[in-house]
Amino acid sequence: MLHNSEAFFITRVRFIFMFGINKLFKKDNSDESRLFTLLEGYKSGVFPLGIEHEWVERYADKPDVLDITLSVPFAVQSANTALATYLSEHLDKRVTVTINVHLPEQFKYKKIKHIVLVASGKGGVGKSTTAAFLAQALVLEGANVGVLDADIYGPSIPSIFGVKNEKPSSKDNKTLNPIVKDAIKIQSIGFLVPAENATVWRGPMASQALNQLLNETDWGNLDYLIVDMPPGTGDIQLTMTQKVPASGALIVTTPQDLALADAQKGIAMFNQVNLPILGLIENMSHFLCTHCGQKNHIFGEHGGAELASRHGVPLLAEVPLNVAIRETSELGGNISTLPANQASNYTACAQLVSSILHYQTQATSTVDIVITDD
Ligand SMILES: Nc1ncnc2c1ncn2[C@@H]1O[C@H](COP(=O)(O)OP(=O)(O)OP(=O)(O)O)[C@@H](O)[C@H]1O
Repeated sequence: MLHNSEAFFITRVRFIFMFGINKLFKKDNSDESRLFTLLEGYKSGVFPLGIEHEWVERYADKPDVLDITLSVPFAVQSANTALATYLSEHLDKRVTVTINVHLPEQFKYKKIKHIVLVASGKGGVGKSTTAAFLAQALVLEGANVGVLDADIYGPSIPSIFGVKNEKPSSKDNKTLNPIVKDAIKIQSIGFLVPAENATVWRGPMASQALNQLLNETDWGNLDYLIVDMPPGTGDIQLTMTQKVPASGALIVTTPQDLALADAQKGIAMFNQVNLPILGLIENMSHFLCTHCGQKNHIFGEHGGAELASRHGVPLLAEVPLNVAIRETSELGGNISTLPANQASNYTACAQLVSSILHYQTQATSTVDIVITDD
């Protein structure tokens, strides 16, 4: 039997519980669920499925600003600004977004999470420049990156990074320390063998050299290892592709018919060995007139887009023919010094490659549950 005062207390607690606490949390809950709904609804090329709940590391809803910190499993650090603007417009409040990048601890090879081959059917289309700038963009997007220059016909990575006079050292006479520039670990056939020796190599020698460089370099932990492949689609490239546990390949082409025809052979080569093609990059796509700003399609128009759609691969970027790109690549510079409208091509490409690899890995690591009769 309860005393009046006890009964009153319980009723009061019940009342507070039913109305008070609910009311207390109602605003927070609805604010939180609105925020999560907005995040989930934020779709873009790099976030095809929106921002997942588990990526939200923390958020603080202060009177004047909403601060959100995300932990995203692919390299998209600079996607924060666009996301903050979107949220701010929908919530009618100032929003800041910080994106931390943490790829899952799934390794494709030793402590390397993804190996990406950069290939071209034809020589001189800007494959090495694209590989180097993509690596730099991935670093700026929050990833740990290495570059392996396997282009035996013209190892230009040391020169593009401005480290061509460096020689890799070894601490134990078994492994080589990569050269580090702009936080990128670099290894090149050009550091070790004079160019005139390497170009006469045949298939097995070339692929063995690639294997050795891959195996015997102390890469440490890497999110992405970008491999600059020799141009072409012959036996050498095929053997190399088969020897490397790559996650996918990128094909660089110019819009010229000849380059496109060779790029098509590259697509066929990777299809033959079942290596996913992450996308096509059309380099020297057009020239923007510095006087009138008009786009001139010097090498032809729509070639990359048509090739991509014919083979069902994404066209990741249309990089213009540009003096700053040439100078940066020839003088050993970094894309952070490029004009913003040029650097953005590589940023977009890096984000897309990283996102595609994430969703590709998720799709392939899904376990199929098969229900059988027995
Ligand atoms: N978008 C661009 N705009 C201007 N110049 C470029 C562009 N891309 C590459 N280049 C220049 O084109 C030349 C060839 O580039 P790169 O060495 O990257 O080509 P490649 O395809 O790797 O050549 P190779 O077949 O010899 O390996 C370099 O001088 C480079 O600076």
